[in-house]
Amino acid sequence: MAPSAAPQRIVIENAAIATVDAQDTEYASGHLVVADNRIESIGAGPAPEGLENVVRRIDATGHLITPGLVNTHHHFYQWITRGLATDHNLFNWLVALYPTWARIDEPMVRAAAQGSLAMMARGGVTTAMDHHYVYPQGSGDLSGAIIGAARDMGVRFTLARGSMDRSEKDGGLPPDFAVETTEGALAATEETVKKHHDASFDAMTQVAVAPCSPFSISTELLREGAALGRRLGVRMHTHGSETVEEEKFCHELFGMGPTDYFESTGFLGEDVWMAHCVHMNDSDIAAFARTKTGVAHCPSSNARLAAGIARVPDMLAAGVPVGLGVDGTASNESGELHTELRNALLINRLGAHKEAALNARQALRLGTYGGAQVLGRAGQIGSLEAGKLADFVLWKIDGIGHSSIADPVTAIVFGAAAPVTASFVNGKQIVEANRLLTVDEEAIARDTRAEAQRLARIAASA
Ligand SMILES: Nc1nc2[nH]c(O)nc2c(=O)[nH]1
Repeated sequence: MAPSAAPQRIVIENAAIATVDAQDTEYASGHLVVADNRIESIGAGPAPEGLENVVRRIDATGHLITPGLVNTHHHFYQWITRGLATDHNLFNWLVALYPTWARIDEPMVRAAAQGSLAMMARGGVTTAMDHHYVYPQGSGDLSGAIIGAARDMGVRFTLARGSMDRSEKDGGLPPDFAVETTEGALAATEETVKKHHDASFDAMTQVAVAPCSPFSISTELLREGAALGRRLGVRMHTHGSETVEEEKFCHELFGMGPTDYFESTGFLGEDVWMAHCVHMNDSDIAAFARTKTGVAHCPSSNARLAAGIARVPDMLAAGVPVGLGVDGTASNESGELHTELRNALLINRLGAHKEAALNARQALRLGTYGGAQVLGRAGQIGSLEAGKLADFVLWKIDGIGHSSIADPVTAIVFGAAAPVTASFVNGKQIVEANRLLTVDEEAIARDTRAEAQRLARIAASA
């Protein structure tokens, strides 16, 4: 949306503000002025006087304004297979669920995308991503359904067009009927980028090239995927170094660990971000720092699947860009990102750095600016600065859950999940009092339940 000749302004005043800019500038009581889809001004005290075309004024007393949360790893389709294989590690969990996932179709994927997006958006996510890697033959336009769901909800979105081509017959983990051919996956990925990727400053939809994981893709798909992403000028994404089993798999098949394997195929770089990165030694972290490869840290999923604790403090110290991920909701049933700020902080304190691992402001940065960095959008979103896109959240901090905590950032990170009074994406409000304004939440709840039941029936009779 190009700024119009006479911009329409929204003026918000009397809020605590955490900008998450490079200096971590905060205001105890400040203003935010939105002009069309951009932040026009932000600062201490009331908004400048004499502003024209003010269409709305918000008194944000009792609120903290932060940048909108940015989710960097998810698998939306898993919304309709939550609560299954609850006591499994990654490989056993995947083997248990692949046969069901291989039966998804377009209506199921649309409903699951709506459920996943709704759960995140009502909790302050303004930019979402979906790593979708299961494309059963004849299942319809799954990418189109996912992108349509994000567009309808009004959330900024990256589709990571995933793929799998290494099945059991080639030494991989997925069953033979769950994968695509290498050529088919590459062609479909290119088509999706050409059809849907928007490279503009205020893009609402972007597409990344995203082969799934070392044990579900061929070396050719990884190498050609990296080449395709660079030829098309889009980002690349995959899973890496998630578990000890994956590490063993890579050593046995490729004679090296996951990070060296990814580097040997061209799948490290400032245009790549990788989910999990739990089992990284010093040299792996140095390789990520040298190449500026990003990390999607998924603390709840890593705990749910007993994968381990990623070395986030070491990554940050080395200069690795790190964002947060919900991960698919078959391995993180809550489906929320705002609670991942707290979980990232707490889980990392169980790691080697203990109480010095992460503080509240670092956790907020992971969920905002860090996420924008790994999605390649730090110039446009992730911090509240004049000229950036108007993606932000008003967290209510004067209620029972937070009012007795003096510091607003501590309140929303250490405290209970804070209520979202309002959430704006691209200058448009999409959430009011924790309710989505753009879609019917009850209809989504009904549809996702019906599609989960339909999938379970189909899988049981297969
Ligand atoms: N946490 C997850 N890890 C994965 N690896 C892989 O190949 N698929 C998955 C997944 O769905 N979740």
